[in-house]
Amino acid sequence: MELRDAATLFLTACILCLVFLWERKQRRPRSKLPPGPIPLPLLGNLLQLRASGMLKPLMKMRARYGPVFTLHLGPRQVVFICSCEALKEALVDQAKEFSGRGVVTSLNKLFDGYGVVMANGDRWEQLRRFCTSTLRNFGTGKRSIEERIQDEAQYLVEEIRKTKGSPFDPTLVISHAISNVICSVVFGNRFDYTDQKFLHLMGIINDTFLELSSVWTMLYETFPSIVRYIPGPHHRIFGHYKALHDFITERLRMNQQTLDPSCPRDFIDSFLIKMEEEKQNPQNEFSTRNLVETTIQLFFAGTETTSSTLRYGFLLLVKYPEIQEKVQEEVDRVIGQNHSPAMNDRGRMPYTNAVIHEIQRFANIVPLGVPHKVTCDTHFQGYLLPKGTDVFPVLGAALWDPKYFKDPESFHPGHFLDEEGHFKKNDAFLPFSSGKRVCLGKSLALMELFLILTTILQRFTLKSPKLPQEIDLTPKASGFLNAPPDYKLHAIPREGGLESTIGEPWQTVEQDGGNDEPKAARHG
Ligand code: HEM
Repeated sequence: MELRDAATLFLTACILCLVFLWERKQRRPRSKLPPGPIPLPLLGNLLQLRASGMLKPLMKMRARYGPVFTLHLGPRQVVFICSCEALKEALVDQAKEFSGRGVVTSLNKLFDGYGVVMANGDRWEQLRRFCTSTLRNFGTGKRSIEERIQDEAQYLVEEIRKTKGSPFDPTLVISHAISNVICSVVFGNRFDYTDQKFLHLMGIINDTFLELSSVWTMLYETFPSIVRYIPGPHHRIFGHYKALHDFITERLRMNQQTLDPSCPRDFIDSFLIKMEEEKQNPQNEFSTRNLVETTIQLFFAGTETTSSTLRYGFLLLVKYPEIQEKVQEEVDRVIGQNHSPAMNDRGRMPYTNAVIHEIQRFANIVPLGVPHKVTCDTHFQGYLLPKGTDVFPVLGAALWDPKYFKDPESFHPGHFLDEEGHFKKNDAFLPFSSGKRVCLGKSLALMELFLILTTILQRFTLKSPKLPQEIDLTPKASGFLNAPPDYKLHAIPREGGLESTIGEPWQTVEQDGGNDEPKAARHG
C-alpha cells in the first residue's frame, strides 16, 4: 500500500469515527428536549428547510410535532417556538429564563457578545437599562423624538418632490430618512440626502440586511466551520461591519475631543460621561468596546427594520389604491392639509392605525425572531431545556396564524378593525417580540411608521408604473429577515397644479375608487 493510500484510509477512518461519535452524542439523553424530525448525520434537518422562506416548512413541522419542536442545524440543536400561546408562555410568563441572547454565528463573530443586542447577563442588563433611559431622555429633552421625526418627514417630502412624479426606487431615501432619526439621537445630527459618505453607509446597511435574509447566512449558521472557508457573498458582511466600525470610531473621536460633561449632546456623549462616572466600579460594563458595538447595533437595528417595513407598506398601498385612498380620506378629515401629522392624531385615525398594523403583520420583517437562549435549566411545556439551549421565537408563526387572523396570507386591514370600524388590538401582533428582550426601539419605530406614512400620504398619491395585479409581493430574500422586493413608484403631489404638468404613465393603473378591501393579496 502506498503512503498516499494509507493516509487516505486513515483520514476516512477518522471522519467515520467523528460522525459516529457525533451521532452517539446526539442520542445521549442529556435533556428532555421537545421532539422533532430525525436529523441526518452532519446535515441535521437542513434538507427539511427551504432557502426561499423558512416559515412554510416550520408550519408543516408545527402541524406534525406541535408548537414547540427541536431542529438540528448541522450539529446545533435549536428549539423553535411556533405559536402565539407558546411564545407568550416563554417570553412573558418565563421571561427571565428566556431572556438570554442566542447564537447568530455571523453576528457573534463580529460582536463577540458586546453591545446591547448581542450581550448577555449583567452586561446586557446594564446596557439595556442605560440605552432605554438615554433614548427616553433624548426624546423628552429640548427637541422631542416626535419633533425630530416630523422634521425628517418634511425633508423626505422635499426629497421625493424632486422626482417630479417620475418613477423612482424609494429604498435609499426611505433608509436615509429613518436613519437620520436615530442619527439625530445617537450622533446629535442628521445627514443631508446628498452626503455621499452617508449614502454609501445606507447602501451597506441595506446590503447587510439582504445578506442576513439570504440562504448563505442560513448555511453559515448551520456549518460555520465549513462555510467560513467557502467564498461567497456572506463574507461581505464583514467588510460592511468594518466600514460601519470606522465611521462610528471617527464619530467617537470627534465627541471625545469636544465633550462638555455638563451638557451631553447625544447618546455617545451620555455614554462617555457614564464611562467616567463608573470608572471606579470594577463590575461596570461601560467600556469603549461596548460603546462602539452598541452604537453600531442601534444604527443598524434603528434603520433597516423600520425602513423595510415602510417600503413594504408603500408597495402594498400602490397595489391596493383603494386602501391608500381610504387612508388619505382619513388624513384629510382628521389632520387636513395645513398642519403636520402628530402622534395625538392617531387615536382619531382607526383605519390608518389598522393599515399600519396590517403592514407590519403582513411584511413580517423578522419572521424567525432574533434567537434567544435559556439562562438556566428550564422546564417548559413538559420538556427540559438545558441552560444555554438556543431558542428561535418564530414571530411569523403568530403574525400569520389563521386562529388570530381570518385570512393571514391576505393584506386585509380589517384584521385590526371591529364591525363599527374601531381599531381592534390582536394578541398575536408580535412584530417587536415580547418580554425582557422586546425591541428597545418599539415606541420610536411606531412613531416613525405613523408620522412618515401619514406625512407622505398627506402630500402625495403613490402609484406604480405597473398594473396593480402585476405587482409581486414576494420578499426579495427571506431568511432571518424578510426583505421587500425591489420596485419603483411615482409620487404625485396632491396639492397645487403640478399633477397636470407631468407625464402620466400611471394612468394605466386601474382605479375603481371603490372602498372594498382587496380580495386576495398573497405573497407571491
Ligand atoms: C419596525 C421596526 C422594528 C422591528 C420590526 C423590530 C423588531 C425587533 C425584534 C423582533 C427584536 C428582537 C427581540 C427579541 O430578542 O426577542 C428587536 C430587538 C431590538 N431592536 Fe428592534 N425593531 C424595529 C425597530 C427598531 C428601532 C427603530 C430601534 C432603535 C432604537 C431598534 C432597536 C432594537 C434593539 C437595540 C434591540 C435589541 C434589544 C435587546 O436585545 O435587549 N429596533 N427588534
